[in-house]
Amino acid sequence: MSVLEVSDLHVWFDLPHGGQVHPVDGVSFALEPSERFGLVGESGCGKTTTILALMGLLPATASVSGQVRIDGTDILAEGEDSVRGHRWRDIAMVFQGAMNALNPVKTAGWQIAEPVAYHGVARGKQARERVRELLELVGIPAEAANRYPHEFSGGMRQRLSIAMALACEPKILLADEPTTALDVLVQAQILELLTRLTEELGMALVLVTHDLPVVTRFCHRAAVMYAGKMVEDGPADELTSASRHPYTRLLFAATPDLYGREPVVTIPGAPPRLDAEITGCAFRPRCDVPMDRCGGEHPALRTAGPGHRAACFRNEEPVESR
Ligand SMILES: Nc1ncnc2c1ncn2[C@@H]1O[C@H](COP(=O)(O)OP(=O)(O)OP(=O)(O)O)[C@@H](O)[C@H]1O
Repeated sequence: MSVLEVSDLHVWFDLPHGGQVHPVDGVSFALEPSERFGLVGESGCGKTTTILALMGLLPATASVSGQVRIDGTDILAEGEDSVRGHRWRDIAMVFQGAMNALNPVKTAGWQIAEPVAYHGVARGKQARERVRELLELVGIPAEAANRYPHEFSGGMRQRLSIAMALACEPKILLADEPTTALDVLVQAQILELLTRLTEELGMALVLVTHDLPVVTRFCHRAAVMYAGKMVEDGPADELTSASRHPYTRLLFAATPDLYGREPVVTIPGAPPRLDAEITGCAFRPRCDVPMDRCGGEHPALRTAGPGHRAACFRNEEPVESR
C-alpha cells in the first residue's frame, strides 16, 4: 500500500485586496516506502505550496481541498487536530534555507534535543541517547553535539536540519531545495545521505528542486508542475529520455550541459498569472507544438506509458520539436 496518497489537492490563497490565487490545482500522486520522488518546475509553479499543504502549514489565508492519505488515513478529512497529530511524527519537512535558520546561540545537540523533547520521543538519558543516534544517522560525530552552528560548514548545518526532521522517525520526508547554496561536492554528500536514509529507514522522500540532473540521478520518479498543475509524472529517467509533455522536454533542454556540447534552449514567454481562470492548456502560449484544441480544452493527466502520465493532447507519442 502507498505510504502517501495525494488526490486532487487544491490550494487557494485569499489576496489582501480581494480575489484569490490558485497555486495548487488538482495535484495527485502516490509514494511507496523508500521511494524518492522529485517535484520540479519553474519558480512560482506551486511546489512549496504543495508540500506545505501536506504538512498543514499554510497561512490562515489559504483554503485547501482534496485528500492526503497517510497509510490510508485521510488527514485532511479528519481536521486540523489530525493534521497536527501526523505532522513531524509521520510526515516531516526540511524547509528551504533551514540550515541558515538554526538557533545561533544553542549547540548542535540542543537543536536536536528540542524536537525530541517537544514530541515526547524520549526523556532524560534516553533523550540524550536519541540525540547521539540522530547525529550519527546523519553523519555528524556525536562529540560535535557541543558545538554551535557557526562552527559547522554549510553541509554539516544541513545534516543537522535533516536530523531535526528525523526526530520522530517519519515515514515521509519532504525536502524543499535541500542542496541549494551548497557546493557541488557537498550537494552530492547531502543527496547520498538522503538516499541512504530512504533505503535504511524505508522513508519516502519528496525532493523539491530546480536541479533536473539531480532528479534524474537520485529520484525513482518525478513530477513536473506548471502553473499549479502536474503536467507530467513518471519514472525520473523517462522524463529526460522520453518526455511526453512539451514543457518537460523544453525544461530539460534548458538545463546547461556541463561540457557545453549542446546549445542551451530557453522557453520564451512566462508562466500565466494564477489569479485568473485559465482557459485551455496553460502552457499553450509558450508551446512549440500547439494544436487548435489546446486553446479551448484543458488536457487531463492521462496514462502515457507504464507508470507515466502526461497532460498533453499529443501524449500518445514522445513529442518532437517542430
Ligand atoms: N501566502 C501566500 N499568499 C498569496 N500567494 C502566495 C502565498 N504563498 C505563495 N503564493 C503564491 O503561490 C504561487 C506558488 O508559490 P510557491 O512558493 O509554491 O512556488 P514554488 O514552485 O515553490 O516556487 P520556488 O521554486 O520559487 O520556490 C506563487 O505565485 C506565489 O506568489
